[in-house]
Amino acid sequence: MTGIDAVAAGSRASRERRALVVGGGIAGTTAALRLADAGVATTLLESRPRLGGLAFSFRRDSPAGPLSVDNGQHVHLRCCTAYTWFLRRIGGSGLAPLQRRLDVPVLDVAGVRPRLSRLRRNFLPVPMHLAASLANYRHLTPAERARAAGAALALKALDPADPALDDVDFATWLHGQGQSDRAISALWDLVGTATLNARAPHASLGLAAMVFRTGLLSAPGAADIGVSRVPLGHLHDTLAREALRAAGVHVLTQTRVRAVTAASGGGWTVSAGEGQGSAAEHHADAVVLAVPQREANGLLPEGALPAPGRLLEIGTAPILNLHVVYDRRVLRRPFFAALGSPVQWVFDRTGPSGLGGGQYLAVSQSAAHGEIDESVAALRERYLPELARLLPAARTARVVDFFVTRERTATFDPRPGVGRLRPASRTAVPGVCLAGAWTDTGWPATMESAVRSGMTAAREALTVMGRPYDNDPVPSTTRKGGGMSSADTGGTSGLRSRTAPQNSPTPPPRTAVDARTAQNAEETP
Ligand SMILES: Cc1cc2nc3c(=O)[nH]c(=O)nc-3n(C[C@H](O)[C@H](O)[C@H](O)COP(=O)(O)OP(=O)(O)OC[C@H]3O[C@@H](n4cnc5c(N)ncnc54)[C@H](O)[C@@H]3O)c2cc1C
Repeated sequence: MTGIDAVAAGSRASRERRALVVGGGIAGTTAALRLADAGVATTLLESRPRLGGLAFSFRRDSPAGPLSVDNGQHVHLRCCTAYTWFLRRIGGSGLAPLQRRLDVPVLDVAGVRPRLSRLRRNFLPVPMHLAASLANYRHLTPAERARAAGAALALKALDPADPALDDVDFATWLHGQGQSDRAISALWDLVGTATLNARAPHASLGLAAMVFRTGLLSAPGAADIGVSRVPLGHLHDTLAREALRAAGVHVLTQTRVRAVTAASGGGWTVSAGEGQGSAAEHHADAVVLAVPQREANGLLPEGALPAPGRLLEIGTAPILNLHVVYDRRVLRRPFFAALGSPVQWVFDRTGPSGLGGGQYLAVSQSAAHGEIDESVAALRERYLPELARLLPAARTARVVDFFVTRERTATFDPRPGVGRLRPASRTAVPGVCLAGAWTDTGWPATMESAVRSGMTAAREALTVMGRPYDNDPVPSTTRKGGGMSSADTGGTSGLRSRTAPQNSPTPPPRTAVDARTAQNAEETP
């Protein structure tokens, strides 16, 4: 055989390898891109008419005019190296820029007068990058600030992959480190609830350690916030589709997969849609199931997991978003977090939504178990006065539109013990792999976790198919059978909220005098 023949035979062999990816969220899109990039003929099957899964947009005919609405505010951090790779791979990196440096205004309205403080980093090495900010963080007493610094150092010493940490809740550990209830709510929960989608008493210490170590303590810039300037759907559907098409992936939307069975001649048969005929059947050497855990449980072939049904023990947690369009500008900053109010995080959505005039804010409420099923009227009655309390300019502004988006199963529930339930990508049946933010990536349920899971699943599928595999663009953090390296990650998930367009850094710090003279002498974002 000549060299040319060998190359031709090799490429024939690669064309003969076929993979099916079920689920067109970020995990499935990643897996499909990686498989196609490795020369495998890949088909992606998605039940909905669009790609993007839990991170999507829709159009709303608002009284304020047509709006592009994200189902929930999504941000990523500089340390989300896999999601950054994903953005680059789909041609969207310039569309979701990062802050020049972490800067989060935190407004406390519990007292007589509102108090604004900032969580921001400087350019010093870890942990000094946050020391000055913590020292000036007025929402804690000086003693609480000193104890918070001690707890941060203790957290840095933890190994998030240690299974023992998964049995402990974050609040118990924080109390053990001398943290007051006030410190937990004004500091640890401020970040933790948004990233984990659970408050400290309900969050696994292992996941919390992952978030804080990698996001805040791995590198000075790790927690710099990145946000899309365009609707999520433009990234995760439009651009993702273009990238998949260019890579040669065959994308079938509105195609619900019903069953995965072993094919008689080897490989796997995936039955999709309502039909029983051949049109609804697809054959492949490997299948990546990149669907939520409940669907995966229903689709996995028998014997795939040692304890069938265990996936159903992985709970889910809701996120609620309240969308308010005002007839004028009421918030000067791209975003802020609130204390002493039911409001958690508020984001300026005006730019990405395409709103013509006025200002569009999204109030992002994580771990919203108590409110997720409340009526729009009840939520409106509670939150509009709260926004007016937080933002003086909102008191005289007219509300042009108010609506709510509810994601009841936004993330997996990060409660203690969840680490044991999250499965590895590789199953006991060769050729069927799992992906999804809920699989054992070591990360909370985030876009970063989704991308990492997709990369891992593609690698497993390629290994089964005997295909060479390029190094992952980012090192794996899979714990089961892999050993998580915290060094590589640099990162936690995004806050599950959105910052405003970030092509420019957040506004320069205002002086105390600025703050006091602004807007009726109240401290306001
Ligand atoms: C409101 C909200 C806010 C969030 N905020 C953030 C944030 O700020 N930062 C962050 O990093 N993350 C955030 N997240 C989490 C992030 O969106 C998810 O972790 C991530 O998108 C999950 O991607 P995935 O591909 O693993 O799963 P999914 O997005 O659930 O994708 C699974 C796909 O499988 C499809 N599917 C299911 N069953 C079948 C079937 N039988 N056949 C074919 N297809 C099927 C589904 O339609 C879906 O498209 C947020 C999530 C929500 C809901």
